[in-house]
Amino acid sequence: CGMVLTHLNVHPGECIAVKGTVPPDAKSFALNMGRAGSDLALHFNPRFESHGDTCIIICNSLQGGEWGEEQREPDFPFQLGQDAKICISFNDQELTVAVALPGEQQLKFPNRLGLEAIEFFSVEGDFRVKSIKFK
Ligand SMILES: CCCO[C@@H]1O[C@H](CO)[C@@H](O[C@@H]2O[C@H](CO)[C@H](O)[C@H](OCc3cn(Cc4cccc(C#CCN)c4)nn3)[C@H]2O)[C@H](O)[C@H]1NC(C)=O
Repeated sequence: CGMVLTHLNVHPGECIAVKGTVPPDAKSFALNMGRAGSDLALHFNPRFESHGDTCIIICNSLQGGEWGEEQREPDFPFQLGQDAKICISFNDQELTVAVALPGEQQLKFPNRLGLEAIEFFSVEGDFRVKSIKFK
């Protein structure tokens, strides 16, 4: 039900810079990127309190509607009620998510799909997007 961007044609070396705010009562949000909604190279899902998880980032891929193996990252830079700045880039090996606010953290996830361009980008759940820049 959140924002969906398509036909983006983002290539390796470029980045998607998302700025926004985490509501004070946030439970979970997700940034999804790949070829389409059912073909995601990365589902980046910070969980404040959701699915029995507390303050952990879940990363996964979705291929033909099937989830891959989760990568669970306990280093959790997000804070309720705070702004966040997230830059996503990728190459043939991996996707990189750099969280520049709050704190500084980089998270890598394997490019399981062999994605050559990010066409699809969506934001779901408890994250209020203020700006998206393509650099
Ligand atoms: C222990 C045995 C069982 O293991 C569990 O099995 C579950 C089902 O597979 C996994 O959970 C799935 O995990 C997948 C990643 O892998 C996905 O996140 C998927 O969600 C897709 C999805 C996306 N959206 C939209 C959206 C997104 C974010 C915010 C909101 C909101 C809001 C207003 N507060 C809405 N809705 N559903 C989730 O359901 C658990 O992690 C996993 N847990 C462990 C420990 O392993």
